[in-house]
Amino acid sequence: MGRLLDISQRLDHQTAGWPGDTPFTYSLAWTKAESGSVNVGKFTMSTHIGTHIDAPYHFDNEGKRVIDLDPQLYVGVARVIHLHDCRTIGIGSFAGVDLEGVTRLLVRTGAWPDRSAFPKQIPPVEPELAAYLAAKGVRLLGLDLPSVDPLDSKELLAHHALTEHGVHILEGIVLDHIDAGDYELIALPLPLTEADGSPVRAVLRELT
Ligand SMILES: Nc1ccccc1C(=O)C[C@H](N)C(=O)O
Ligand SMILES: [Zn+2]
Ligand SMILES: [Zn+2]
Repeated sequence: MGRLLDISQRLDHQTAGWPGDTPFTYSLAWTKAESGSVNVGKFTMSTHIGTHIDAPYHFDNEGKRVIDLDPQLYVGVARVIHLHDCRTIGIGSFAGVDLEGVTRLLVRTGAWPDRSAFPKQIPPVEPELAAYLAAKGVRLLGLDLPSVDPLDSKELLAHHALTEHGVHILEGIVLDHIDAGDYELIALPLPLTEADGSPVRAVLRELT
């Protein structure tokens, strides 16, 4: 068994969330002194902070909730590729990149270098990429960015296009320390019945 490499953001009060959205907070609902036996915590957070998956319900009232998503999508062989200095993530970005047989594609852009602050700008996914990836067999796209669309987008064209083509979305992974290549990805959502998204603990296992 290969080593496990953590590609998750830590969740604490410093985690940079979407401006205006619910930040991550953790506190004790009961201290050990109060309960006489145990510390019992509670946390509040947006479903879209840190390393997380989007369910289609996030941007489509009729869309699937987290519980409806196939766990198999989030466990299995994934290919990490590096795109440097990209303005957008489009079909052209993958010229010369072999995506044949790739089900899970993780893209390292390096475009969110200071994760203690929410980025001002990110390279968005071009909606046309969705059909291209789907034709290659890609079913999960993961990015080291907080969104697949421009940060000020209201239409969320890339979210919709990816979903229409059966490509699921993993956001906010950390790939700074990950070489290009194939790994086993494990990034399971929580069994949230109603939710529009879920935090995940995303790890890569080295394939030996
Ligand atoms: N939390 C938000 C608050 C306002 C507007 C958008 C968001 C998002 O979460 C969008 C992003 N594409 C996301 O899926 O994480
Ligand atoms: Zn999200
Ligand atoms: Zn999203």
